[in-house]
Order: sequence, then C-alpha cells, then structure tokens
Amino acid sequence: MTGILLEARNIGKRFGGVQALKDVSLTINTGEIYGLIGPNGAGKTTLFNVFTGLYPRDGGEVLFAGAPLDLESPHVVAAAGIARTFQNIRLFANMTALENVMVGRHVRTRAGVFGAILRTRAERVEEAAIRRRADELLHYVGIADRADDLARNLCYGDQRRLEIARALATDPKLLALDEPAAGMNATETGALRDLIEGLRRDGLTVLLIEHDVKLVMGLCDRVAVLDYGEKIAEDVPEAVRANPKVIEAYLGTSAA
Ligand SMILES: Nc1ncnc2c1ncn2[C@@H]1O[C@H](COP(=O)(O)OP(=O)(O)OP(=O)(O)O)[C@@H](O)[C@H]1O
Repeated sequence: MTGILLEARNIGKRFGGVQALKDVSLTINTGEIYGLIGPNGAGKTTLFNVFTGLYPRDGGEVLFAGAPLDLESPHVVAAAGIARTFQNIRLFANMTALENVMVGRHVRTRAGVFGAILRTRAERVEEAAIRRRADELLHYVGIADRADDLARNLCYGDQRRLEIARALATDPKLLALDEPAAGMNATETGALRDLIEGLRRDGLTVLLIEHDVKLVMGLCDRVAVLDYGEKIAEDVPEAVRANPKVIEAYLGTSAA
C-alpha cells in the first residue's frame, strides 16, 4: 500500500497567549506507523485534538484519503475513518469490556447507541453482528478472557488494550494512539509493541504520540518532532535521532 493517507497543511492553534501549534504541516503515508514526539507542552495532544475534531483550529487544513476533512465535529472525523485513544484512559468503567467495544462499533451501524430500545428483527440481527465483531476484537488485542468483566476491574495494560479494541471497532483507516505506553511496565510495553506491529501487518495506519523514545524509534517508520508548537524534524528514526535540533530540544546527548 502506498500513497498519502493524511496531509496536514499549516495547522495553527492558539490558546490565549500560547501558540500551541504554528504552521504545522505533515504527511502520514498509508500503512505506516508515524510517531509524534517532543517535550511536554510541545503541542502533540493539541494536534491530535485538531485531527480528531475535538479542538477547532485557527488555520490550515487537513486532507484525509484524498479529500478535505471536515474537522468541525468528532463524529464526522470518526465516520471518515480516524479513531483515537486518549492519554488518560476513557472507558465506560461500569460497562463490561465487551460492551465497551460494542459502543465503539455503533459508530458504523444504523441503529446507533440507543437504537436498541426499539428492537426490530433487523436490529437484533445487527446487534448480534456487533457482539460477534466486538468479541473478535477482544481476541485480536488479547483480552478475550476478560470480555464479561467490568472495565474498571481490568489491570492497566488490559484497559489500554480495551481502548484500542474500542477504537478498532469503528473500522478506522487511521488509528491515533496518545501515549499508549504511559504507566506501563516493561512486559506490558513489549506486548503493546507486538500489538502495534500486528496492526501495521494488517494494513492499518497508526499515528503514535509517545514519550518512550525507545518504543517510538523501534516501531515507527517515520517520526515528527514538535517543539513549542513547531515541527522541527520529520524523518526516519535514525535521521531524527541524529538531528542536532532534536537532540537539543528533546533527546539530549544521552539518547543520541
Ligand atoms: N485546552 C487548553 N487550554 C489552554 N491551553 C492549552 C489547552 N490544551 C493545551 N494547551 C496548551 O497548549 C500547549 C501544548 O499542549 P499539549 O498538551 O498539546 O502538549 P503535549 O506536547 O501534548 O504535552 P505532553 O507531552 O505534556 O502531553 C501547552 O502550552 C498547553 O498548556
């Protein structure tokens, strides 16, 4: 698979006196794992929030799968094929793991989340298909044995996996992961790495914000670096690691 999946042109975003994003342009190719790194406050999450329709941008545009993306609402962005996870896990704590994934799936179905109230036969059939697909996705991320457990009773690493399963339930073209390894131990991070590599093998495009530089450099095809809202580098990991501007702003000499 080749070609550009997402192209951002001159994205700008200001919060009061803070220029969180300054003319940020980048391209994400179909099928690649694209890393976004940079110091705290560099603008990574803000860029995610613009791409996923959570924050209005002040300027610039985004092309997705060849067409301008209407960034005005998260629902439209999700329907276009962008799914995300959050830095702070946002699951429905008192729903089961399976139900959490089923909610994600409803983005793609006619009935909608509350459609189940008036259950026609067609809707019951659809509901069964949603349940099957949710179950498959729990298998895919490796937590099928926790399907009937409440999300809040899952361990941290499994909650992160569940978030990914829920995002995958929308059948995205692009999966955006905001610090998925934050708070994970080495075993959980290793398992996450395997999962993300599996996603790439299966043809998904992944945008990854992550502070674990080793994980980013090991996984990503290309990496962009933000610093004070500006993109200071975008290249293959080895070139980014050797870039003096990046070393000064983020990596430090020890990581070089
Ligand atoms: N909703 C908001 N209101 C006001 N300022 C904000 C808001 N969101 C982000 N900012 C500011 O925009 C800048 C970029 O923040 P952002 O969270 O995007 O950085 P980041 O690179 O994701 O940082 P981190 O690695 O700490 O998550 C920061 O100065 C931050 O304080």
